[in-house]
Amino acid sequence: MTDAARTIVAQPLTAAAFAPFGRVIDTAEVASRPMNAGMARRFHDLAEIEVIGEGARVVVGLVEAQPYAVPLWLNLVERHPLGAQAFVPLNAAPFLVVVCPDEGGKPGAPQAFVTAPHQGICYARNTWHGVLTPFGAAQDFVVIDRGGPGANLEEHVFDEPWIVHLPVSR
Ligand SMILES: NC(=O)N[C@@H](O)C(=O)O
Ligand code: NI
Repeated sequence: MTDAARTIVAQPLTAAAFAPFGRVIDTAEVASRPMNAGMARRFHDLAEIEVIGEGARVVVGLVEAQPYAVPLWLNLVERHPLGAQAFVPLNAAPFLVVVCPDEGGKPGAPQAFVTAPHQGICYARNTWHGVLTPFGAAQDFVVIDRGGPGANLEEHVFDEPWIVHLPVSR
């Protein structure tokens, strides 16, 4: 198969397009509700961190991520069978999100998205995804996912890489 057949173009991230794979973490997705006597407003239940298995915990971490070159050569995707995984950027910049449907236990063709500068994402448990992929500059994130014992990482290396381009209009 030629490179052309393995080339995809990332699309702007939308909740609808991402719905089969997880949730978009964005204040635009839910109505806010007042809290602290109106001194703050909360955008509630933007995503759920499902965790399963003995001793499973939901944990919060911080990530300092280096940028990847674009177009991205996607050789590997992974999934977490025991828990969901959310990434929320601490600085307003887009990042690349790549997900794949599951086809009999293996990833199908990737779908790539570019987030809006403030958006985060939550991969549903056991969803094939590329690793966290900032581009253009280093980027810091909050990560919320599963802690605890058990094998929570499954990786798949593609026979041929996929080449992921940013949308032309960027
Ligand atoms: N390993 C880790 O915490 N991150 C990956 O799961 C990822 O999705 O980037
Ligand atoms: Ni992951």
